Amino acid sequence: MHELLTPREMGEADRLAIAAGPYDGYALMRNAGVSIVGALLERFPDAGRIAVLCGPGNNGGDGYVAAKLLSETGLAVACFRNHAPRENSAAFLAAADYEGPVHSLEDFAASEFDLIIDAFYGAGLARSIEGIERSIIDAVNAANVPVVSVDLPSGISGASGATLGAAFKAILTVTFFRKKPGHVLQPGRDRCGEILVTDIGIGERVLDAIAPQCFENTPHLWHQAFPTLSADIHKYRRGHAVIFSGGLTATGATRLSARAAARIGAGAVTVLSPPDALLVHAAHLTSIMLRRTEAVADAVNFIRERKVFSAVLGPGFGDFARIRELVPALLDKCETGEAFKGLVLDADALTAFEDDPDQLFRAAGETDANALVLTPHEGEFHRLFGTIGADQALSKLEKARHASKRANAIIIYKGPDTVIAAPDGRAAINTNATPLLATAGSGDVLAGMVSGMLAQRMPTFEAAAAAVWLHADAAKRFGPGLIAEDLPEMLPEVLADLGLG
Ligand SMILES: NC(=O)C1=CN([C@@H]2O[C@H](COP(=O)(O)OP(=O)(O)OC[C@H]3O[C@@H](n4cnc5c(N)ncnc54)[C@H](O)[C@@H]3O)[C@@H](O)[C@H]2O)[C@@H](O)CC1
Ligand SMILES: Nc1ncnc2c1ncn2[C@@H]1O[C@H](COP(=O)(O)OP(=O)(O)O)[C@@H](O)[C@H]1O
Ligand SMILES: [K+]
Repeated sequence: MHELLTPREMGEADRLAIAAGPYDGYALMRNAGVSIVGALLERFPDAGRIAVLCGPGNNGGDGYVAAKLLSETGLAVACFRNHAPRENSAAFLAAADYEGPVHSLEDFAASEFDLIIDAFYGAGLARSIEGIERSIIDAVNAANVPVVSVDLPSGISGASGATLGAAFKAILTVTFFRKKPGHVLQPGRDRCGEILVTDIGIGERVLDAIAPQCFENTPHLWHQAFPTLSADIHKYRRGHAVIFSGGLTATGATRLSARAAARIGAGAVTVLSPPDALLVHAAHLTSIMLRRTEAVADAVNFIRERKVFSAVLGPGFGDFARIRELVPALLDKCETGEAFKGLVLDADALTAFEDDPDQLFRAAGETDANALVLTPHEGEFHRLFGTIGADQALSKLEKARHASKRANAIIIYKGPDTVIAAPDGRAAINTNATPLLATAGSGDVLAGMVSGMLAQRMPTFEAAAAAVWLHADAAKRFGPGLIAEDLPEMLPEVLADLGLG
């Protein structure tokens, strides 16, 4: 159930299901109507007066089916519309079968109803909502009458989650077969309220032909790929990660990453520190090892000699010139058949390439696409991928995908709706985050978690997706008062509950 279907793919699912039988388009619509009414009666048993706002397409068709069923239960239902459905369409049949009152949109007043069913537009929304429909959406949102949206809150793009003109703020959204990206990307997600995915008779087998490439980030996506421990494992075979430290005044970020890498299961973690920061680290680190490194060659040699498999570079690092030297040297090691295979660049390691991102992309272009993970937040994304970031026509999902191809790297485009994208086209959208994560250092923890999983040989896309989900779960479990230090300490509980590690 974690596949996300674009509106185009959903249309394809619809066509394939109808071709396979036994349901035709109107039968699927009736099933959709039944699922809407079932959900609605369960949640709003006291709603006496219900308005159904019907658009011209099949979304409106679902609305007529729901109106018919509700009126059959004796409830006071009225449909409002300005455009009748196209003749001979499934929606046309649904409108004909509904025998209750149909009014013009001009006669609609939100205050006269206990509940509103929004069936203006769903997957077929193709342009900005204007005119009377827009005025109604604004008035309903202001009136605070509960809205149940059919498929998607009208005005939300199913492909991108963007608001086109105006969008309902629903209390419940009933969608069919699978969620769409618009249900999980912001602002769409906030507009949906509770999301109920219902079975309307479309068989799972249609997915074989559609082969969706975008997923909601749930443990199903990466559970199987999570590292397991054999009885005879030893710490270096389990996985050795290094975290590059910056100078004296910014060492905390390094330790947050290191602690997270260790807690997620790396067998050994070493902080590579410049001389001036050694004493500070030495005073704080216990199980995590510490190594003095000065020249780029020191780090590269250590990585080779001590069978290091992954590294985090960037948090609290500060020295941009050194980063620009280190990154090509480290990526080169990813390619030379040595153990090292995973470089995570965060924070300063992203900003260091702000003036010449192509320098990073050239180095990454020569390595395996699974060797590099970039973890930009909004600001860092714009610094590295200016043109892609500024393209208003692209959704966050598309931006992450373009960036991933551009950089030949796995991208974790962070935020409330973090998108993880791989150059092969796979993408995952995260939905379990909490605003509690907006606390200094939480990104450093995330970078450390990714490297800790890479150290254990977890495939890169799955490691990135798992880190994002587990990080958010840790934050939610801790709850209010969370600071970044708490995140690694919650991981044992998170892992144990999933049976991982
Ligand atoms: N795909 C499926 O498997 C199923 C889909 N169903 C319903 O069908 C819906 C999709 O139906 P449609 O493809 O007919 O799409 P919609 O009903 O969402 O809208 C299509 C119509 O709206 C017009 N339109 C789009 N944006 C507009 C705007 N901003 N202002 C004015 N007019 C606009 C289009 O020209 C078209 O006439 C889904 O959202 C769902 O509710 C259900 O009936 C069950 C099965
Ligand atoms: N409002 C929010 N809702 C959910 N997650 C958030 C929110 N704000 C930030 N986060 C998450 O918190 C982390 C912050 O990372 P980052 O901005 O790099 O912080 P820092 O540099 O302080 O470590 C990311 O994983 C991001 O997705
Ligand atoms: K709708």
